[in-house]
Amino acid sequence: MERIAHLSAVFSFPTSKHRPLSFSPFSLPPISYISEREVANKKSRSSRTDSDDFNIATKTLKLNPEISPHRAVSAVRLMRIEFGGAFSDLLNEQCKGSDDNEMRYIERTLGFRTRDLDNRDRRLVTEIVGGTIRWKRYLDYLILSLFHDEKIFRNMEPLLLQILRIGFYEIVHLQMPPYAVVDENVKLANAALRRGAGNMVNAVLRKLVILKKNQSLPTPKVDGDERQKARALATIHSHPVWMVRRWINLLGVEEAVKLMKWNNSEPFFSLRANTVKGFTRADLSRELEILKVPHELSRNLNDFVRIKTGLQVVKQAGFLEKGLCSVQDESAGLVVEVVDPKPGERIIDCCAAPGGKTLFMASRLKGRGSISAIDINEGRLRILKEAAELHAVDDLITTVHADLRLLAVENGNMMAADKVLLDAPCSGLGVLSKSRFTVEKETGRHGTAKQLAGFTSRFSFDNSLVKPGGVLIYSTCSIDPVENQQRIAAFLMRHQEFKIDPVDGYVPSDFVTGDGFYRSDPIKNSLDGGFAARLVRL
Ligand SMILES: C[S@@+](CC[C@H](N)C(=O)[O-])C[C@H]1O[C@@H](n2cnc3c(N)ncnc32)[C@H](O)[C@@H]1O
Repeated sequence: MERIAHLSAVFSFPTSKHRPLSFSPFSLPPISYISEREVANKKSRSSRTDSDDFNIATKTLKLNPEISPHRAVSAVRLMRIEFGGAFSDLLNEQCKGSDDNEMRYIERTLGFRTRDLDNRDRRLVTEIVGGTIRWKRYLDYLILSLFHDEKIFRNMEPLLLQILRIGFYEIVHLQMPPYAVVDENVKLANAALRRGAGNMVNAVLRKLVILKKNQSLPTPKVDGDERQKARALATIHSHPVWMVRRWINLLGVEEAVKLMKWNNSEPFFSLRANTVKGFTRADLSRELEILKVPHELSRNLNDFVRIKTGLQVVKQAGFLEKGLCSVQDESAGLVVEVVDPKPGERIIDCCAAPGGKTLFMASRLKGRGSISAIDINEGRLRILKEAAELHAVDDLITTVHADLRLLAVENGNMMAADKVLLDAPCSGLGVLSKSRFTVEKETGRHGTAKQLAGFTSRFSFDNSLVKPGGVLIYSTCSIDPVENQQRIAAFLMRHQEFKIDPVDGYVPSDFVTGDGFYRSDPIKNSLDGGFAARLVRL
């Protein structure tokens, strides 16, 4: 701890009035100090238009060949995710690592251009952005412990903080040569911010390297009352405190820790072969062998294979682009098994976009039947429509841009369906190994639970969407009973015209709960968490 105290003295920055004239690595500039270049940029920006910005970005910004492009892209992308609400998975999917728009945004933010990303860079961006989001709470704890003064940490410029998080993540979690990591992040801070920022990054990261080498990284002690213990575990395993407390209550400490470890592990991905295009799982497996992507056949679903690494290789080989397969977790595939679509059936998919389950259900209709894919989000619905064309199932799917709650209440012109899938928007507590940052705040989760309550009750008010004898399937990608079993219980209390149809026989017995629901458990089944109930209308 002595070393840390020493650093805290180093990082108690003088005000700009007392700013030293020259900086050594241990005499650092004030964090709020803005370079002349930035001041000039700010002034001229006030009278510039977007298209001016575009021209400046594309024409006048200089190439900086010394900066590693994957770090530059990762830093700005992390900043966008944290402050702009962009989704890391969507950025990866849609921008394939960096499309023109994103690159322009990155260049404008940094004030220079980097060389183009190659495949290795793209893989590194995915790894660094995903890992930094996953480990953010723990990384911030480490950074803060080196600063000591919380105010400096809290007031740090967003880009500087992302550069530090990246450096900390690379040093603590990736097996990369530490001093190369330090140098690269220093260069980035110098170029994107100012020399003093690079000095600070240099000093902090070097300190971290020494602590790591001496195996003396600070770790919070798990002791005190329940709340304090939960706080410590939340930091060590980098999860929100409210979530840790909830899981300890639900599962006990041991299982809660296992769950957090699962969430922090490199996620598995599953691919579903699109048999509609005559591309079978055997074809997919053969192609993966040629590409040298290690994989295994799913034990739970006929069309699925699992891969741990090599998703980028699969993307580059064009299989996704050609609609020959799609990325879909088995836990989502199993929900479709619970729906059990049959040729000729009419299905309503209530919260359909971006359409993973819609496409799989359509493939099961064998060219006969129909699916109305409803979603409130027009952009996501457009993605669904394009994917349906790509997968050659567009003739079976009609997209409906609507708020389900209103549509259900005013359901005048929709025919009652054989099956209705309500894949409700939820906290996503089952899929944290893949998308952590959506649930950082407890308020978001409570909001969701509340929304769900309204959602299912309003929906069920006009139950004519489900024809008598038809089936309503309620599903979530959450493992929280509040969003699952409790919703079903509340629904059945109000709607005695529905009864539970146990999912035995639809999914392997491993996934069937005592109440007859489908539940996938990240620890037990090594899949994303998920839930589904089959409710038959009498
Ligand atoms: C869990 S996601 C659905 C995932 C989708 N079923 C799949 O498998 O790809 C929930 C969806 O519900 C949609 N949604 C949220 N509120 C809605 C509403 N009031 N009416 C219709 N759709 C809604 C969201 O836009 C989101 O696309």
